[in-house]
Amino acid sequence: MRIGVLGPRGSYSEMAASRRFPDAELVYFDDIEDVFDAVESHKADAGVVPLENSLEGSVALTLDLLLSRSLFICGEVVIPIRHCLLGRGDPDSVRIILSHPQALAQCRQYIRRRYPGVEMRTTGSTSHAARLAQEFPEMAAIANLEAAKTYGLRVLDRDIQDSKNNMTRFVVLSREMSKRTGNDKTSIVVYLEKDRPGALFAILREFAVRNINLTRIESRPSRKELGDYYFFIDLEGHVEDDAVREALDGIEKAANMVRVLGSYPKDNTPSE
Ligand SMILES: O=C(O)C(=O)C[C@]1(C(=O)O)C=C[C@@H](O)C=C1
Repeated sequence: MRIGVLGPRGSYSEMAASRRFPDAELVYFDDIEDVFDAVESHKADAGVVPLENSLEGSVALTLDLLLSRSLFICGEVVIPIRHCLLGRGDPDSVRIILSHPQALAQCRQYIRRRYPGVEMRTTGSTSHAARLAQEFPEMAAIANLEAAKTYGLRVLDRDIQDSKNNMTRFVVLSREMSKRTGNDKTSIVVYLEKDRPGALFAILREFAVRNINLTRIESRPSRKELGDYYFFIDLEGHVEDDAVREALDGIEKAANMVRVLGSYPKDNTPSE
C-alpha cells in the first residue's frame, strides 16, 4: 500500500501515517494539495494530512481541499506534537528560526522568551526546515526528534511547544468510504445560503433531538461574499446508522447543500 504524506522524511505527517499504516510504503510530497492530487490520480492508495491542532485550530488548506475535491475521510490519527529546536551550531548562535507556520505558531511564546527579535522564516513542513538547517549554521529548525536523526542535527532544546498538551489530528484520505465499525465518527459540510434567523439552529436541532453528539463545528468563508460560510461538522456515528441518516435527511431540507466527507473509526489511542 502506498500512502501520500507531506515530506520530506521526518515530518509529523510521516509520524501519523506510520502509526496508522506501519507496513505501508510512504510517498513524500511538498504540499498538502499534492497529497490530494496523488490520491485522486491513483499515485497513492491513501493520504494522511493534518486537519486541526489543539493550540492553533484548523489547517485551513485541508478544510478547503476537502470541500473542493471529492475524496473521502476514511480514518483519523491523533498524535502528540513535541517540538525540538534543531541546529548545527550552539543555541546562542541561532539567528534565524525556520519551520512550518503551524509549528512556529505553536512555539510563539518560547521564541519570544528565548529568542526575542530572531528572524522567523516559514517552510513547507517542519522536516523541510530541518533539511535547510543542515546547510546553514546560523539557522535552527523547529521539528521533531526523528528529523534530528534524519538530518544529523543537534537537539538545541526540546519540548518547546507552548503547551504540553499539543496534539494534532490528521485524517486519512481515500477514494472510498469506510465501512461501519460501531465506533465511528462522521464529518459533513453544510452550506446555508444567506444569513437568516435560526438557520444554524435548524441544522443543530436535527442532531440534538436524536441525541447525536457533535465533536466539532467550524466555519470557513464560502469565498462568495463576506459573512457567507460553510460549516464543517463532526458527529459521533456512521452514515449507515438510522439516527444519523434521519438527521441528514432533515438537514437536506433545511440547508442549501450538505455533503458527507466520510464516516470513519474514531482514534481512541491514548496520547503517548
Ligand atoms: O510540518 C510537518 O511536519 C507536518 O506534518 C505539518 C504539521 C501541520 O500542518 O499541522 C503537522 C503537525 C504539526 O502541527 C505541525 C505541522
